[in-house]
This record gives sequence, structure tokens and C-alpha cells, in this order.
Amino acid sequence: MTLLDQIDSPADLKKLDRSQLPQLAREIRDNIVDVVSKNGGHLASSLGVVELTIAVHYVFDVPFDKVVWDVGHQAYAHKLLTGRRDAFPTLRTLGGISGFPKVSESPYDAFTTGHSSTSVSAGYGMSCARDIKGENGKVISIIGDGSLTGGIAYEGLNQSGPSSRNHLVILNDNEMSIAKNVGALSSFLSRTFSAKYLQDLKGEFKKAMKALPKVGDDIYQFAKKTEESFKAFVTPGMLFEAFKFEYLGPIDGHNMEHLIDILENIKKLNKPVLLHVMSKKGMGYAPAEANPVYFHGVGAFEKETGNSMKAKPKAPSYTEVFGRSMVELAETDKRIVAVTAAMPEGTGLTEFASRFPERFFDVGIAEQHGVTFAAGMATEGMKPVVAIYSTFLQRAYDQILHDVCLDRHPVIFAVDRGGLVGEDGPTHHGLFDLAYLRPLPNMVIMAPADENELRQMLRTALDHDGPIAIRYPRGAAEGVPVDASAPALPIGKGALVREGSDLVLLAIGTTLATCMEAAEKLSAQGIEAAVINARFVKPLDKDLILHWAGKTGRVVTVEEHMKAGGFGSAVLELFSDEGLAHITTARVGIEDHFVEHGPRAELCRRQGISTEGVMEAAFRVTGRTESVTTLAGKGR
Ligand SMILES: Cc1ncc(C[n+]2csc(CCOP(=O)(O)OP(=O)(O)O)c2C)c(N)n1
Ligand SMILES: CC(=O)[C@@H](O)[C@H](O)COP(=O)(O)O
Ligand SMILES: [Mg+2]
Repeated sequence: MTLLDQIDSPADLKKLDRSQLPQLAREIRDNIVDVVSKNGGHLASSLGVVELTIAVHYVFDVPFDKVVWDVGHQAYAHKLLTGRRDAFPTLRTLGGISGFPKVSESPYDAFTTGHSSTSVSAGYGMSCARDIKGENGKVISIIGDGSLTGGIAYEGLNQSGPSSRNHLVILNDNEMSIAKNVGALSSFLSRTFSAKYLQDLKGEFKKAMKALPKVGDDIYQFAKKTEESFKAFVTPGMLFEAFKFEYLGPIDGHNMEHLIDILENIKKLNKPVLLHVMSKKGMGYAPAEANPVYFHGVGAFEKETGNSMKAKPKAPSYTEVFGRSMVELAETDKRIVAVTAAMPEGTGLTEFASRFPERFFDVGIAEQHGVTFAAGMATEGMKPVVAIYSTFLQRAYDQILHDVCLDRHPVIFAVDRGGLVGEDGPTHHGLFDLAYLRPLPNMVIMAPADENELRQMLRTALDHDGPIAIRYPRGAAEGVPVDASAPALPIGKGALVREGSDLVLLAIGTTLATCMEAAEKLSAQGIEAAVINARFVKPLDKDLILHWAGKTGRVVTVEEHMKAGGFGSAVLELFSDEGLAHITTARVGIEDHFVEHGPRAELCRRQGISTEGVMEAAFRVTGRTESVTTLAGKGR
């Protein structure tokens, strides 16, 4: 029986002798590598905090004390130690445990996370509430150096620091975001001084203080205080002390003894403390240590070598096509600049970054800043392309509205991961973008049906003189050739791709392929469906849609998005505005709920965004009583 086998809750962990903890850390690492090698997941970040996680649970009494993991992609050891060891092999699988902390999954998960930089605010909120309720206990926010580039983290520190609440912030500093961390903060945190340099500097400092004229007590007190704070002035502590946190560190995040000792001491302090921990991303698994960017979020791999087990996709991803197109287009157009918020690999911009470093901007996990920064560049005649995942762009709503749309700045939004993303689940699905972008005056919204159209839409966006968004999904594209010379599309024009007299299927984005397949199968059932590739969610191709709606009298809209506020809603608004309430309609899309995690194709099927789902909707609007399940039962 392993040590890990004996731990059903943190109470069992506390029964272990300190000397057993390094062995436990090895077992946890092995377990994490084993499961992630099969299921995929956030490996490197989780491996980097194994000792820290053990130490926190060894010293504190969770869930009486609260732990808030920032982003939460590093919480696998936490899951293993808090009653989810047996469920851990189901990590990120359909019906299995989530890859992120989730309040509904465990009482040990204090806050549901997935988006970064929230832990300080949430933790501070908890500590305030506890004070009001007269309860004590420590609230511990654990945040990475990458997540500390997000502005909301400072908003939290700004309020928590001066409050004297029982709030511990642990900064897990591995000098990495997903890619190398960026900006002034990253170099400030990693600022190290040799002992000799520090001593010399201290000597100089004392001399300078002594040389000051003694004009009364004030200057003396100032000098004394300043000298005492010397350490804080020349280490990263300066920043956190300015926020009125007691700063401790930096300490080695893999030295269990030190971690436990210092946490024992902090446990006795009843005030805001920031503990700075240095760790190594991927620690303990050589392939992840060597390539932490690849092993940040990884698919299935061979445990022994770290080699990918994913079958080579038959087509490039939409992200890759976007990245390649950006490079080609930027060759001839010097106005094109690319902006990413800490996701250069994820958004396909690494080649752009190396080819055009002066035109590439990684702003850190700072989506709000990234959008306003792009608006600033647009005012100077640049063509900023802001590539941000749909789910993270939610952060920058006011900036899109106020700083981009109001003055109609030509900022291009490459909204990647639009639709269901799969195993990351509800925190990461991009299901709200059409609804949040659609009401904004001046905004144009496109969604390509395939990679060739993505390329054309990028051309279209570059030619357009105003805010414009291209929304495309995660994963492999359709496998069609990309014609780099294809011209821009006319704004607001869709295309009829199949004639039919019984109804019209209105497809947006990659649902076109599903609609075409459904139309073929419906034809075999004696239902002739026309199919329109809408291309534009805003402005809609009114003429085309109204013509075919009038002709068939029946319309089914199909989108990988929430039903509320999305493409189907836009079409219904059009019918209402045009007095066409008699058209029989059905919408295929996502109902008013959050979608769980699991394989993307299976999630689509369960949400009815599938050939069968479209056929069911077609049966409904045509008044046919068959269901796809009865057809399957009859072997048709
Ligand atoms: C708002 C938001 N933007 C982007 C991301 C994508 N993302 C997830 S983890 C991560 C890097 C976090 O770095 P850090 O906090 O240092 O954690 P590490 O992986 O280094 O342990 C990024 C950019 C996110 N989760 N949330
Ligand atoms: C934790 C996080 O937010 C990212 O690591 C995200 O999981 C990346 O998603 P992709 O795998 O779609 O790039
Ligand atoms: Mg980091």
C-alpha cells in the first residue's frame, strides 16, 4: 500500500511523519503523470506545486481554512489529497472530475476557477465575510507569477493589504506563464542579488544615511525606518510591502521542510501576508521540466518518453491557418500588428512573433489592457489583430464597447475557441461571444465555415474600416485547400449552398458541414432542405434569408453557441422586425445552462448540435412525427 493510498482526506495526511512527505510527493507526481499521460491535462503547473500543496494541507485545516487556487490548472495534487484519489483517473473525462477546482465537486474546493487572477479578490472576500460572521481561520490565495500580470490581482491586493484580515497570498513564482512570463513584473520578481552585492550595497546605504544632516527627529526616524526596510527595498518584497502585505521569501518551493516551517509560523500571524515561493514548472518529470510550454496543457502522451500519442490530425487547426495567414499578410502590410494576452502558442502567433518581433505584443494575462492598447494603435493607423480566446475576451467587454466600438476603431478580433472546447469545460467553452458582441454598434461579426473562409475573412477584416470579429473554433479545420489569393468577402453577404423547397437550414460557422449532412439525410426521408452559409452574424444577409424563409416558410437556425442572444436570436429579431411572424422556426443551439467537460464531439452531440439534432429540428418545423431515434430503430 502506498502512502497516497492511505490518504482519504487531509486529516490522514496529518498522521504522516514529516520524513514520509518526500515519498508522498513522489507518489503524487507519479500518479499525476500517469493519469495526464492518458487523459491529457495541465501537467507542468500541477507538478510544480506538489510540495507546496502537501505543505499547505499539512499545516492548515482545509476546508476550515480556505484555499483558493488561481486559474486552478495546478490543483491536481490538491484533488488527490482531498478525497478524489479514486476518482482521479476520470480527470477531464465526460462525467469525471473537472480539471479545475469546482465548488460543486468538493467541499475542499473553496472557489470555482478557470480564468486567471481572481484568487486574491475571492480570498479577500472570504476573509471579510468570516470577520463579519465572527469566524476565524486562514484564507489562502495561491497565485502564479503569470496570473499576477492580470490587473484584477492588484485590485485585490490593494484592498486586502491595508485591511489586517487573516489573508495569506502565496505567490508561486516559476518565472513562466504558459510561455515565458512577460513585462516589468516578471523581471522584477526574478531580481536576485548576490550576498556580496547586497552587503556592499547595504554598507553604501548606511554611509549615505550617516552623511545626512540631522535636522531634527524626522529625518532621523525616516533614515532609520528606511534602513530597516532595506531588504524590502532591494527585493521583490518592495512591491508587496507597498501594498501593506508582510512579505516573506523568496523560499524554495520544493523544500518541504522549509515550506512547512514557514507556513507554521505564518499560521500564527493574523494579518495579510505574502509568501513568495520559487518553483520549477514540470518538476520531477524530465520531459516536462525540459519543455514546460508544451507540457503546460498537453494531450495524451507516452509516459516513458513524453512523446505525443495524439493521432496526427488530417487537417491543420483553425488556429494554425490563422497564424499562417497572419504571417503571409503581414509580409506585405506593415500596418498589421498582432496582440495576444499570454497565449502566443494557443492563438497560433509564435511564427508571427519570431518573424515580426517589433509588431508582436504579448500583453500578459491582461485582456482588458490588450484591447484598449490595440485601440490606441488603431488611432495611429495600425491594423491591430487582437487574438484572444472567446472565453477570455469576456473580460474585455467594456473595452470593446467603449474604447473600440464607440469611435469605430478598425480593431480586428480573432476570437479563437468559439464554441465548445471540450475537456476544459464550462470555464472555457466559448459560447457567449455572438451574444455579447452583437448588440455593439459598429461591430461586424463573421464566422467561417472552413479554413479557406477563415483566410478570406481575415482579408475582409483587414480591408474593413471599423471593428470586426472573426469567430472560429478549437481543433482541426475541414481539410479544404486555402487559396491565399481569394478576395475579401462583401460585408453582410451569405451564400446559398443547397437548394430545397421544404425548409431552409441557416448555418453559421462550422455548423455548415453538419447542416449539409443533415440535408442529405433529410432528402432520403423526402424532405428537401435548402442550406445557407450565413457567414455574417452581423450584419445578417437580410435579402438572402428573407427570400428563402419566404419561399419555404420554414427555417432552422444552427449555431455552436447559446440560444439566448446568438445567431438564431438575430434571425428571429429580423423576422419580427419584418413582420414575418408566420414563418415556422426552430433554433439549434445551447439551452440556458452551462455545459460540462468532455470530448468536444460528444458534447456537441449531447447539446443537439449534430446531424441528428438538426434533423429533429427539421422534422419539427415540417410537422413530421418521426424522430431520429425511431428512424435508427427502423434501420433507415
Ligand atoms: C483570463 C485568462 N486569460 C488567460 C488564461 C490562460 N492561462 C491559463 S494558465 C495561464 C498561465 C498562468 O501562469 P501562472 O499563473 O504563472 O501559472 P503556472 O502555469 O506558471 O503555474 C494562462 C495564460 C486564463 N486561464 N485566464
Ligand atoms: C488553463 C488555461 O486556461 C489554458 O491552459 C487553457 O486550458 C488552454 O486551452 P487550449 O488547450 O485550448 O489552448
Ligand atoms: Mg508561473
